[in-house]
Amino acid sequence: MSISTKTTLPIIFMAALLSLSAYFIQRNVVYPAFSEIELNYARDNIDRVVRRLEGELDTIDFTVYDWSSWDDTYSFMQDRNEAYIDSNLHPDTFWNYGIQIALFLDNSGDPFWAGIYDFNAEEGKTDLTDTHLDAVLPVANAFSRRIDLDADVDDQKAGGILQIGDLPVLFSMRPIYQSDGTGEPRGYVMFGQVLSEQRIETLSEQIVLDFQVEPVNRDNDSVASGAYRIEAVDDQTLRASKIMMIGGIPSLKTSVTLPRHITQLGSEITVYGISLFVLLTLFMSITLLLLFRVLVIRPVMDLKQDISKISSAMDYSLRAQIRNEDEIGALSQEFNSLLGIIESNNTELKKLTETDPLTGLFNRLAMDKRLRSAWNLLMRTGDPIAVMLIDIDHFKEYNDHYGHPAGDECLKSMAGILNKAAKRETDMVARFGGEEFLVMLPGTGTDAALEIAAELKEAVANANIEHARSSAAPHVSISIGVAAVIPSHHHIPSDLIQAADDALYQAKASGRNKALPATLDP
Ligand SMILES: Nc1nc2c(ncn2[C@@H]2O[C@H](COP(=O)(O)OP(=O)(O)OP(=O)(O)O)[C@@H](O)[C@H]2O)c(=O)[nH]1
Repeated sequence: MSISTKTTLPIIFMAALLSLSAYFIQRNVVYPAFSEIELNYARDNIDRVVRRLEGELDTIDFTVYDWSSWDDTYSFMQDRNEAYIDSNLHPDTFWNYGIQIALFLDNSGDPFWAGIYDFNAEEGKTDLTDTHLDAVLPVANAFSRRIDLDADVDDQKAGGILQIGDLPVLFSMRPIYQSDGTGEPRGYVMFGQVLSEQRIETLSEQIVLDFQVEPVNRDNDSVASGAYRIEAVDDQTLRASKIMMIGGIPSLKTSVTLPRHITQLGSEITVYGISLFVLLTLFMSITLLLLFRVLVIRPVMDLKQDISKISSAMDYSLRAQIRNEDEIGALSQEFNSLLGIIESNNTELKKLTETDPLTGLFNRLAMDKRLRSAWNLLMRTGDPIAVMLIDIDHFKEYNDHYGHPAGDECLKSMAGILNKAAKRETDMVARFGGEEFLVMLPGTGTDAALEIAAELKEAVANANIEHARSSAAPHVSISIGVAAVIPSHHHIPSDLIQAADDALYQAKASGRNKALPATLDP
């Protein structure tokens, strides 16, 4: 498996894992948090409704308290004086208070004075006392009996909801005392406010929240406490309701319909959040993969290509390109250093295989190679090539007389002299055998080669290396066989050497210390 695949798979796996985690976090943490906020929002709103109705009840109770502790009322409950009725118990008075039911009961719970009005009737203010009193009385009686007359005067009250037709009525009642709170109570005063549609609308406007009220249905409603009931109507709306408790009695069901914009927002945030996260993860994964490709894979492949080129060309003078200043650049540099070592080792090795260690001249192997390539080249140009085969005269005697190390020194001196004689760049001097040397002169014919041979002989003589055992000269001397030819398919390079060797043999045989040309058919 390639590095690319090995890294791509984990990155894709991690991206998928991250996306899944984001999905679960959004779904199980973020979205439920929005739902919780929505529930709190619903509870707060329904509480606002209940608080507003409680405030309304407090206002009614305050009015009741005012009237029940008024000395005139106290007197009225004894003498039923008309002046009180004329000046106070007028429909307009109750209209001003926003009260539709006013009921004065005597101590035994019988109606002493009653007024039930419909202020919104089409025909104007309508007195409904005769038709509705019977419906109100039992409730008023029942509540009056709940008032604890032994309690503190301020706490002697009852309140709740009664019904006229379909309409709930919010009411409060208190026993009637003298203004200083002394004396026996003289009956009860009860005021009630009909929670008509108009009234609910007004209250809704005040708290800027539409709400509805309905009597408590003891069969269907949870009436155990002021518990909230919140249910989703659909995706868009939520219905929250709560039973309003008055004096510990479940009295009125209040409800509001709310838009579900919080969970909608949560849902949108969840969708956007997940999408954004998935997109980001995708973008990050692709960026990582691209970066990895650009920073690692491609440079590695480029380096591999360089290495392949160098190894197939077997040219260790080539170098890998340094493309990056990073780890892969360092690796390329290390590889180049290795190539440098291989190259210098190769050069050394080549030198060793082509050089004679004693004289530093080319050896026979190198000479053969160069002679062949010069031969091939000159075959095309038609120029001649000459070789000189050189042998030191009586070298065995020299060795025997002066010793082997002196013989070595003599060979080195000879090599120096021959090197100087080979002036052209294409000339080549090689150690051909023990005390035999070969000089290759491309582009040189027999005459010129013989001139060079004569110069060589003279240079050796001028070196004047003593050789007491030589019969050819008092100093070290050389014999030379010279052969030259224009390379063609009629000969091979070894023919030329053989001809020079024959000429050398002739030189030796005819007294040594001379250069003789060979005869070689063109
Ligand atoms: N010191 C030394 N002597 C060498 C070396 N290589 C060959 N020789 C000697 O060169 C001598 C060659 O002797 P011969 O082949 O008989 O030739 P020669 O004595 O020169 O006689 P002619 O060639 O007939 O004049 C031998 O004694 C070899 O031992 C070398 O590397 N160093």
